[in-house]
Amino acid sequence: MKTFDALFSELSEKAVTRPAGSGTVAELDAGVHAIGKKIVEEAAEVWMAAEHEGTERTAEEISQLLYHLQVLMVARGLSLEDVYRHL
Ligand SMILES: N=c1c2ncn([C@@H]3O[C@H](COP(=O)(O)OP(=O)(O)OP(=O)(O)O)[C@@H](O)[C@H]3O)c2ncn1[C@@H]1O[C@H](COP(=O)(O)O)[C@@H](O)[C@H]1O
Repeated sequence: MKTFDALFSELSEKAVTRPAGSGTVAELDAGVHAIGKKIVEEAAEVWMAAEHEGTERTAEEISQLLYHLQVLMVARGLSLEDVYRHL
């Protein structure tokens, strides 16, 4: 099962190697403004799922929110440690 750290390593590598067909590369190219909008959209979907759609849908939406947060971290050059030291 993929972990938060493993996904971040994968996304960081894709940002460098830029494989064809990568949604992450496309999102990075779209820029921080577009990624930010995606985060807000996914956060709303997490909220709605938690209130109305059950455990599995909520978990799925949370995974998507975490993904887009990681893309923003990569876009801004943040490391996991930069975030973890605030936890
Ligand atoms: N975990 C994710 C992940 N979660 C969400 N998403 C993307 O985030 C978007 C959210 O989907 P929605 O259900 O909100 O659908 P949507 O709003 O219609 O999506 P769009 O029209 O905006 O694309 C989709 O485009 C998904 O592709 C993800 N894209 C990729 N990953 C993982 O990231 C890694 C790298 O992926 P690639 O860069 O695509 O190779 C792989 O391990 C993937 O499994």
